[in-house]
Amino acid sequence: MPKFAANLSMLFTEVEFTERFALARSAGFRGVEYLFPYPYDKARLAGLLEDNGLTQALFNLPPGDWEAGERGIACLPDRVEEFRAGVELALEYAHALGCKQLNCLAGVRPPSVSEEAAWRTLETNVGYAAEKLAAEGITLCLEAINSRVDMPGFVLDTSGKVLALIEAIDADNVRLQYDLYHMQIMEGDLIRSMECLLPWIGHIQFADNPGRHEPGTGEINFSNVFAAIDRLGYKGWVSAEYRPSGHTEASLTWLRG
Ligand SMILES: O=C(O)[C@@H](O)C(=O)CO
Ligand SMILES: [Mg+2]
Repeated sequence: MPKFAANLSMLFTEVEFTERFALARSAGFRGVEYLFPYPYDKARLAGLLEDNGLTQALFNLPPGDWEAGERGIACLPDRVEEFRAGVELALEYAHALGCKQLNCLAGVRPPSVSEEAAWRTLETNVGYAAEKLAAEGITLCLEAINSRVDMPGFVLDTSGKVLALIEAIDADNVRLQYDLYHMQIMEGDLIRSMECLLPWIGHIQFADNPGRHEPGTGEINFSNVFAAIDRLGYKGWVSAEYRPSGHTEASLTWLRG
């Protein structure tokens, strides 16, 4: 059975954020992740992890103005200073939470920025962040997010693009965040692609497709996918990042089975 984590930005939203940690633990999770810790006090979050015997599996670098629709700033040439300040802030939280992996959202390229300029900026920013994180023993994940349904224009929308970036950066602590939901939409052939990509995968997330709900609501055969993850010898976190179709507790049959 893979090492499952709960994404608290999507699961247990029936209760207020700080109450979700205890529910995740009671449901059987040993790890949690969520989009951003920044609105909360570091010590409070660390206390919630400790009180509930949970590991912080991952969180994202600051994404720019999320509410306004920004989905990362790493590819934006006029936001490099803000990106660097975000790396510092994320590291402060990572220390406090004992978190060993951070995800860098590449962002959506505005029409005013050329593909080449966006890519160059992404390379510079990811290289910078990788070096800062390496000094602290932290891995930098790069998630490939589908640009067809959820994030049109997202710069890193295929595993191939993430791999090209990893190759260009050439640092041991940069890894692919393989989200089965996004990869099913963009590429399919999930088990075989995980087999090929395994050496570069640092973190896995999942939801069924279409709908981004729990396993069993769509087209992905999760029994086979989870068995393959075990068979491949992947030892990292596998995080439930889906919107429950009903109550969260009722959506967890995949965890019990
Ligand atoms: O897949 C996703 O949407 C997330 O992993 C994320 O971090 C950005 O929304
Ligand atoms: Mg994801």
